[in-house]
Amino acid sequence: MCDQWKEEFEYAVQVARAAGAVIRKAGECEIKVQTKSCAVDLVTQTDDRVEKIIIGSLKEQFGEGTHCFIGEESVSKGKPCVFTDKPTWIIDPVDGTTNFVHGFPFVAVSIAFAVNKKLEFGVVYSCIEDKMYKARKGHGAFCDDEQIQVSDVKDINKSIIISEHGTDRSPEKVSKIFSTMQKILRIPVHGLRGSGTAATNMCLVACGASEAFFEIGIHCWDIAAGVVIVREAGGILLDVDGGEFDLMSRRMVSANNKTIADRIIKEIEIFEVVRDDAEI
Ligand SMILES: Nc1ncnc2c1ncn2[C@@H]1O[C@H](CO)[C@@H](O)[C@H]1OP(=O)(O)O
Ligand SMILES: [Mg+2]
Repeated sequence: MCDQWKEEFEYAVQVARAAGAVIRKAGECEIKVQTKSCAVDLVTQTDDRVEKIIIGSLKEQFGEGTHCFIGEESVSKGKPCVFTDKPTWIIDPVDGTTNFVHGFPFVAVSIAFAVNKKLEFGVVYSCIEDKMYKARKGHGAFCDDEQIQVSDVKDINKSIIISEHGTDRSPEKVSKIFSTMQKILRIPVHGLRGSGTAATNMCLVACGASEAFFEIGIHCWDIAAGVVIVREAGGILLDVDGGEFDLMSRRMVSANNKTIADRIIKEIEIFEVVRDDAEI
């Protein structure tokens, strides 16, 4: 029982590594950029191609009938984002597409697996840095086979906090995001950071480089794998209002401990987003 999903986990690590190699190679050639929901929501042929490679390999290995798939590009093409009790793979083929387009060297492949809506494992391959982060429920979190754990800092004044500003540039949202960032800076914290990929940001919390990462607007595929990695590294997940974390809500605070999370949550100005599993 304790080795349940081990085979799926090890296969996911292999698939993520192979997908990362495709992304690295594609980054050496000319990248054709298109837009999705707005002028700054970028997508490339590589996002699409890598998602097809990942889902194709997983279907071939584990069968199409029993496993479900939620992939960023499939959903953006209209596939419903339904999270059921069935074994479900949650995939972001290229997390940090804007970074990829610009050659900004943080791009990750994110693959998570859930059963009965509970996340069982997560794999984040930061493919330009060539760092493989992985965690399986109850088995600890690892970066390149070395066990990782969150920072033990409890004093917010000694923390580095990560957030991102997302792709929605409506004045109301931008001002709430930056007002939150100003308030956090003024606590004061040691610094505010953002790598441009939510998956990598979560791994930075998991390995103790940052105390917390929060964001409103991220999608389930950006963070699902990172959630398991943060939890297995000893960290916690909460909603931005301090309530229970909900993978489909597009709201998340990940932190090394509750003291840091609660302090950040005090400053977050919440704005409305449409849930990932909302019926369209
Ligand atoms: N509307 C949105 N708001 C906030 N973050 C988003 C977003 N859409 C995607 N992201 C993700 O958040 C991080 C940057 O803010 C990236 O991980 C990016 O994923 P992507 O590169 O796969 O689109
Ligand atoms: Mg993403």
